[in-house]
Amino acid sequence: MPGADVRSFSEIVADLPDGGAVSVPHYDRASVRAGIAHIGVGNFARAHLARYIDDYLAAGGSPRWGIVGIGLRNTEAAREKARRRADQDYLYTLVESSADEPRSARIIGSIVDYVQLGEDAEEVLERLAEPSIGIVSMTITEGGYRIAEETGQYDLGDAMIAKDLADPRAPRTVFGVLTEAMRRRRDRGIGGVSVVSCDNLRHNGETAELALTSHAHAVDPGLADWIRENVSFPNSMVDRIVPAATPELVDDVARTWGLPDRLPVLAETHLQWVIEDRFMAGRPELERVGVSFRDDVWEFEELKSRILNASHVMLCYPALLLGYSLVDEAIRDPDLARYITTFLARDVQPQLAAPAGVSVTDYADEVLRRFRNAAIGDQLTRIAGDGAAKLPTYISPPTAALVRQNDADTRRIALFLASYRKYVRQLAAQGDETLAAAEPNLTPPDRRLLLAPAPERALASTFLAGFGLAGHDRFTAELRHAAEAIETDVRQALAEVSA
Ligand SMILES: NC(=O)c1ccc[n+]([C@@H]2O[C@H](COP(=O)([O-])OP(=O)(O)OC[C@H]3O[C@@H](n4cnc5c(N)ncnc54)[C@H](O)[C@@H]3O)[C@@H](O)[C@H]2O)c1
Ligand SMILES: O=P(O)(O)OC[C@@H](O)[C@@H](O)[C@H](O)[C@H](O)CO
Repeated sequence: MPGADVRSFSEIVADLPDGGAVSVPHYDRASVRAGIAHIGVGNFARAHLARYIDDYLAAGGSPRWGIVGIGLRNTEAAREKARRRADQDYLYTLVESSADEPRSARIIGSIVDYVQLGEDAEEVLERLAEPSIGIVSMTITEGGYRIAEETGQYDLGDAMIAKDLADPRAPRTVFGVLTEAMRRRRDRGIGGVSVVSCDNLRHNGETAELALTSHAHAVDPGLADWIRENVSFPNSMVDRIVPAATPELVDDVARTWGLPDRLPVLAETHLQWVIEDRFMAGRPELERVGVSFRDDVWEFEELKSRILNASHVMLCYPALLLGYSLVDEAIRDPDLARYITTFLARDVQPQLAAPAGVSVTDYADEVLRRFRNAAIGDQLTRIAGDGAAKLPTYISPPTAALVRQNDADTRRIALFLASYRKYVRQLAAQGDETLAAAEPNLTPPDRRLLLAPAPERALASTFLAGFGLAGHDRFTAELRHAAEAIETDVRQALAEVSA
């Protein structure tokens, strides 16, 4: 096409004017070296960790704390994404949008390299074993930790893990790869790292530690001991709503800012990271850019998980059944809004102790205001996906606490479970591939229980073990009633439990 821009993305970024509509990295990117290896460079990591490090570098922070991305998914889509990242010299546009301010665009430069698992894991393993790597962070989703809900233990019987254990020098799974990387570090006298989980798990650091030391112990008990002594696992609470990036965002960034970015990402303006200060091999001084280093991370995790994530999950299934596709549209629906505010007021807030200086009510109001942010178009299917992995984290604790009180009102939990079950049944009706893509961690036995005609069979699913509801007579009756009610009229069913 005559006049088409033949410059590379990084050349286009380099030509952007200082003080223009798009802000660009204000640091010498060529001098930045990777000190952080991040496994699972999805939308969230690109809008959260990479944004903080970009701010840190711009604030004059040490160039030794750049990021190398690590991709362990060996699919054609992942390899294509890796090629695009390299084509753009790992730069991309982050668009930040709130409900009431003009949106802004900035180029993030803190990711300086990317290594993708290929035929073997050698390049990834050598990268993780480099002495310059002091932090291995990860966003690998809740299911990536492979903790079995019934036992609370790392699932050594999982087929992929068993394969890694049979050939530990050629691993493919997260904790198999980390085990072999730590073996190389130990054997070469390099020293440990800090493993920083940025996933929405309770005690995410401890969970990562359980997974890694269990895997390592199965390979070599001495290595597990070395990891306990040389690797730290700070717990952290991370918060920023980051929708799945869409082709429309690519068009929008091209149209609005003239940037031919094939990998932009969109996020709300809210940004938070609270983390324990337990780092084994140094850390960037992220307090300079707003990260809180505290000992009471657990209370922040509880607050966020029980209010934000639990409301998200409680909302998404009935909202999808009502035909909504976006969170902001769903939360503006008066019937859904009443059901969520009733859930928060009756089922969550009475059981929740807030961190010092935080009001639970104000926090909940703020979360619902964030849900109403139409500028980010957050997808209900994003929230709904992989329910079998996230229900245990988000809904088990409030449910178990309610069940412990004999006279507690569990009708909203029953409606929620009935909605989740119906959603899974609808996906199953669309075919195995659709269900497997949406529910990658739903095992065949649990799937059979969810698809069984009697709704209460679902309560025997392994991933609902923490609910403590199997064989609970009153809840069984409530679940049967809710399952029938949503077949007739979802709105009426919502009204019944929100009165
Ligand atoms: N998106 C958000 O709003 C948000 C906010 C806070 C925390 N988080 C956390 O971040 C996680 C990822 O969210 P996202 O929005 O980036 O999703 P995403 O789908 O954009 O990215 C997920 C990344 O994890 C990788 N991954 C998934 N399972 C893996 C596995 N088993 N082994 C190795 N890599 C694996 C994928 O390849 C991908 O790079 C969430 O599950 C959550 O725990 C997300
Ligand atoms: O990321 P998930 O899939 O665990 O949960 C879905 C959302 O609740 C979550 O991504 C929130 O948007 C996020 O936790 C906000 O910080």
